[in-house]
Amino acid sequence: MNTGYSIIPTALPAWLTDTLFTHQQLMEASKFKNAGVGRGKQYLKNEFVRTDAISWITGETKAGKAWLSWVADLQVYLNRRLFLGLFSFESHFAHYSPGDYYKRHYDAFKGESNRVLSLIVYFNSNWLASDGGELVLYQDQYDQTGIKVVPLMGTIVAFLSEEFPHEVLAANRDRYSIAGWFRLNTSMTDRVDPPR
Ligand SMILES: O=C(O)CCC(=O)C(=O)O
Ligand SMILES: [Fe+2]
Repeated sequence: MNTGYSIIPTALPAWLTDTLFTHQQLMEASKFKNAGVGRGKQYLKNEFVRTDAISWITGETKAGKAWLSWVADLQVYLNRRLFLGLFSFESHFAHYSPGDYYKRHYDAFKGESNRVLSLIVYFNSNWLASDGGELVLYQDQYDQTGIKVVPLMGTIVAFLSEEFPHEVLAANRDRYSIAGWFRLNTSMTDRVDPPR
């Protein structure tokens, strides 16, 4: 990752991809049922910036545990190989309904947050170019072209949170993912976390 980012198709182990995908689908189905009307998910307040619905992963479920355990191994590996000093991790499932988006943003601002590395995985089969919904990763604040990432099942994207502005383009179909962030030790900074 000497470029500061990494995009790896079908990189998440298949069993873990299956476990997480199934879990997210069951969660969506049960929420839909319980909510009756509406999508019954946690909404983010700033609809101007993002419109997806999220659910934080706590590790209370089997799928959540499996994910956090895989991430913990990755964290050890990244710290050994890249000396990133990653200390903790937070993540959520995200569901972008057709038309949902997340406008261009940074996951962290220099000196204002302890989020260092963003990690995203996708759970969408047979994604077509016409489905839209790409992640666009920009090289820096001036880049207007970016690199488009198709949110295909098992693809992993990682990038330095303070370095790469990015956005999620609106899709024509449901788009499922997990987004997470490795953090530095909080005791090293008393800054307020970025808004969720
Ligand atoms: O789902 C994606 O491709 C990116 C999501 C994102 O940028 C975020 O949740 O901060
Ligand atoms: Fe982001």
